Amino acid sequence: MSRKASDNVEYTLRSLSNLMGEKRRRQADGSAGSGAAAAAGERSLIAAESCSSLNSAASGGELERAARRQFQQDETPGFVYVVSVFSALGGFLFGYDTGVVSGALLLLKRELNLDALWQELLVSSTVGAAALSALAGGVLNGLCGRRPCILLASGLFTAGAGVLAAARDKETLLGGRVVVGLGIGVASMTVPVYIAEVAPPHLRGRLVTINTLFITGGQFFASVVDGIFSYLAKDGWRYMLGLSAVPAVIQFLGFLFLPESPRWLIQKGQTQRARRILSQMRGNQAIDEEYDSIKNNIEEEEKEVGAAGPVICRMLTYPPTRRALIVGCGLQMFQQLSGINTVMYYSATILQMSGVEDDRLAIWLAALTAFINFIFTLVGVWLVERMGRRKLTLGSLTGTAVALIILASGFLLSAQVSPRITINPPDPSHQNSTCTKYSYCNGCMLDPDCGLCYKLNKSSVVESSCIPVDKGSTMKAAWGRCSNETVFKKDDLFWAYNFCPTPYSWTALLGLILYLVFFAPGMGPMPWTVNSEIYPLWARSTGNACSSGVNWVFNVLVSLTFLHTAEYLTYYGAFFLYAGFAALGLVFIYGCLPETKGKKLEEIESLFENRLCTCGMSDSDEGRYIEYIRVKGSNYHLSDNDASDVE
Ligand SMILES: O[C@H]1[C@H](O)[C@@H](O)[C@H](O)[C@@H](O)[C@H]1O
Repeated sequence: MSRKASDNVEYTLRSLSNLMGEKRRRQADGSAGSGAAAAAGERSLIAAESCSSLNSAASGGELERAARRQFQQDETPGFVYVVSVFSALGGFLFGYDTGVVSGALLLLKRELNLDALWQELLVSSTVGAAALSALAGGVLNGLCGRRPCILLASGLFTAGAGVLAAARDKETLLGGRVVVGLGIGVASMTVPVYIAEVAPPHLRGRLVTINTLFITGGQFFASVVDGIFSYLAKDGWRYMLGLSAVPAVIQFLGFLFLPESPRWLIQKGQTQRARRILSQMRGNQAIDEEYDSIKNNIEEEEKEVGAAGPVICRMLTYPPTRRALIVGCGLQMFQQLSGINTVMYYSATILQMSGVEDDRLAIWLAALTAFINFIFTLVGVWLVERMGRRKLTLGSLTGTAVALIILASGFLLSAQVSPRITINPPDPSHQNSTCTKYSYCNGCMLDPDCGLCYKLNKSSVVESSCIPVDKGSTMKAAWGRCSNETVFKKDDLFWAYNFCPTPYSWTALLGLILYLVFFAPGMGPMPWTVNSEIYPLWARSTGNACSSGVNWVFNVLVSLTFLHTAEYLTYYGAFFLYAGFAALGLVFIYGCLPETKGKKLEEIESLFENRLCTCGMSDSDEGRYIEYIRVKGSNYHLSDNDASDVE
C-alpha cells in the first residue's frame, strides 16, 4: 500500500461524534420533510455511520476537511505553541545578531576608527564562532539535553549583548561578538531539533518553519533598529547591539519553566518524566502509542546499530544515517551557495542601482529587503504542510535559480552599456590612486577604492570621473566635486559607489525581488526543517550539529569570497556562478530529498533505507493520499483513491 503522503491523524470519539452530528444536520437540512423518519432511524444511523461515514466522507471532501481542521485544533494544546514560540526566540536572536552588525558598523567605524580588517573581523568572528559552537552543540545536546542547551544559548546571547553594549574598545567588541556567535551556533542547531521533538506530526513542519520565520523576523527587526539608531551618531551602536538582551532574557526565564524534550528523556531512561511531558504536549490524545513507538524505536536502533563508538562514526557506517547526513548537509550547503547572504548584503546597492538616490533612504532599503524575506518566509509556513517539503524546496530553488539569472543579466546589461569616463581631474593629494586608470565605469565600480562622480543629461551620464572613495563613508568621494554631500546634491552631481548608472538597472531590481520571493518560502526554511526530522533519535544531535556547521562554514566562505569573486568574474559572473550552484542543488534535491510530511519522526529513517538518489523516481506516487484515523485503538481508513484499502 502506498503511503507516500499519509497523514496520521488521531481522532477522539468526541471529535468523531461531531463529524457524525454535522453529517446528520446536513441530511436533516436536505430532507426537511422526512424529519420523522430520520429521527426514528437515528440509532441505526449512528451504528452504521461509525463504519461507513469515513468512506462516504471521501465524497464529501469539504465536510472531511472541516472535520479534520476541527479535530486537529481540538487535539493540539496551546502548550505546544507556547513552547515552540519560546524556543523560536533563539531563531529571532540568530537573525537579529547576524543582521544588526552592518548598521552598527556604520557608526562604529567612525567612533572607534575601525579599518577594513577590524570591520571584517567583527562580522566574520560571529559567524566563525557559530560554526564551531554548532558542531560542539551536538555533543552537548546528546549529553545534557535540549533544554540546557537552549538555556546556555540564551545565557550566551544575554552576556554577549551586555559586553557589546558596554564595550570601550574594539578588542572587547570582538570578544562580545564571539560570545554572541557561540550562542547563535548552539541555538541554530538545538531549536529546530527541540521543536520537531515536541510537535505532533501534522504540525511539525509548520512549527519548525516558524523558527526560520523568527530568524528572518529578527533580521528585519535588526534593520529597523539600525535605521532608527543610525540617527544617534554617538553611542547609537550600543543600543543596536545591546537590545538583543531583551528577548534573550525572556527566553532564559521562560525556559526555566519549560520542559525537556520527551524523546531525549526516553532515550536517557527517564520514562516517567517523559510520559508526563508527552501528555502535557498532547492534551486529550492518548500518548501510549507514540510513547511505545519512540521506545521501541530506540531499542531497535540500539540492536541494529549498536551503542559503541563515537556517534559520527556509527552514522557514517550505517547506510540510512549516512544518506540522511549527505542529504542534510547538502541542503544546508546549497542554501548558502545560492548566495542568500550576499544578495541580502548587496540589496541596498542593487536598489540604488535602480535609481534610489537619497542616501538617508539607503539605510532603510536594507530593511525593505529583510521585510520581503520575512513576509515570504511566512508563505513558507503556510505552504509547508500543504505542498510538503520536497515540492516546496524544488519549486523554491527553481525560482531562485531563474531569479539569479535575471539578477546576473541586470548586472551584465549594466556592464555592457557601462558609461565612459570622460574627465580625469588631477588628484590634489598627489597620491597614486588606481582610480584614474579606468576608462569605463565598469572597471571603476569593481574597484572597492573608487566610485563614479557624474552628471545626468536627461537620462544619459555626462561629465563622469572615477575618484577614490572617502575612507569614512562610501556615500561620497575623498576629494573633488563629489566630496561634499550637500554641495554636490545642489550642483546636480551624483555619486555611484559599487554600481554603474544605466537604463537596465531595473532588471537587477526585478531579479532581487524575485529572488527573495522564491528563496524565502522554501530554500530559506526547508534545510532547517528537513534536518530536524531526518535523523533517528540517537543520531539527531550529531546530524544537526554537522549540517548546521556546514551551513555556517559555507556562510563564511560565500560572504568572504564574494568581493574577490566579483573582482575576478565581475558581479554578473558571481551571480551566474550562484545560479550554477542553484542548478546543481536542484539536481541533488530532485534526486535525493524524500518527502517527510506527516510522517512520525520514528518512521522517517525508513525513507533512507534505499539507495541515495532514488527519491525522484517515486514522485508519481504522490497523487495517492491516504489518511488514517484512530478510534479506540483501531485504525480506520478515512479517504483514499482506493476505498477498499482499509487497515
Ligand atoms: O534560513 C536562513 C534565512 O534564510 C536567513 O535569511 C539567512 O540569512 C540564513 O543564512 C539562513 O540560514
